[in-house]
Amino acid sequence: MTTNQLAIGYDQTKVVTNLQFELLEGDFIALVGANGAGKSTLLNSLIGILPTVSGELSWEFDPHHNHNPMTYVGFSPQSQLMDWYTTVYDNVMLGPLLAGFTKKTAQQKSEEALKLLDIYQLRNNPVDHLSGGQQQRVQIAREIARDPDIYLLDEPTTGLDIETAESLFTFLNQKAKEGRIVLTSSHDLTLLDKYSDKILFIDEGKQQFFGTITDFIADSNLNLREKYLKEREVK
Ligand SMILES: Nc1ncnc2c1ncn2[C@@H]1O[C@H](COP(=O)(O)OP(=O)(O)OP(=O)(O)O)[C@@H](O)[C@H]1O
Repeated sequence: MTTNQLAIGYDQTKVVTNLQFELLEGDFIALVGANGAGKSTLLNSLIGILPTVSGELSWEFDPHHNHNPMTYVGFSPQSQLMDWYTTVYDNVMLGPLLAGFTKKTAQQKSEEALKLLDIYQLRNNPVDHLSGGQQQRVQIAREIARDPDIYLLDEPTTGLDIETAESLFTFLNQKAKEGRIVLTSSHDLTLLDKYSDKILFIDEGKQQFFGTITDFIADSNLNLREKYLKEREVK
């Protein structure tokens, strides 16, 4: 996926301009910015929920890839989108079933995802009886069970305990190493610093940086958190 002078927002109100970045196989990109910077707006625009305002956004898929297009992208928005009248297990199964996997494969992928997010023991519970953090896990598990090529995750670690957040990011890091693409927003810079390799930093209505985390912090000895705070002060 590439963007060229992309601007995103609502109707004609631009929230972020100057977006110039790409998503390549193997990328694990941290989407970073303060509250209200436009991270959710960007993810919603990339997936097509929101129309873009101006500039270019283009996706390129391997034409020889014979997957159902539903498998390409696993998207977990910030607010929970789920089938409220069924169980944890049925919600997670929806991901791989809609992606076109057979029932047997879908069951296997769902069980793996339920275990990764540590909610296997809750599989028979109705989702509307769960806490917000548990619902967040169900939603991420559903997208992981879909086995997508691209993971677009909006604040996936909100509501997760540190152990589950570490397991999730270790898993995503491994997927990126296998050639998948991960773009995730989070306010947990320590976790992003540890697992992601590129940063897309948006602030003050603009893309401020896109590149490797190593390059981002190169001109100082500051860690990602310090460097991010320093950049914000300068603006
Ligand atoms: N539906 C909407 N209509 C108009 N403006 C909106 C809408 N949703 C969000 N905004 C505005 O767009 C801007 C970016 O919001 P967005 O939710 O993308 O930020 P964010 O970086 O994801 O923030 P956070 O870290 O708090 O989740 C904010 O100024 C917000 O008020």
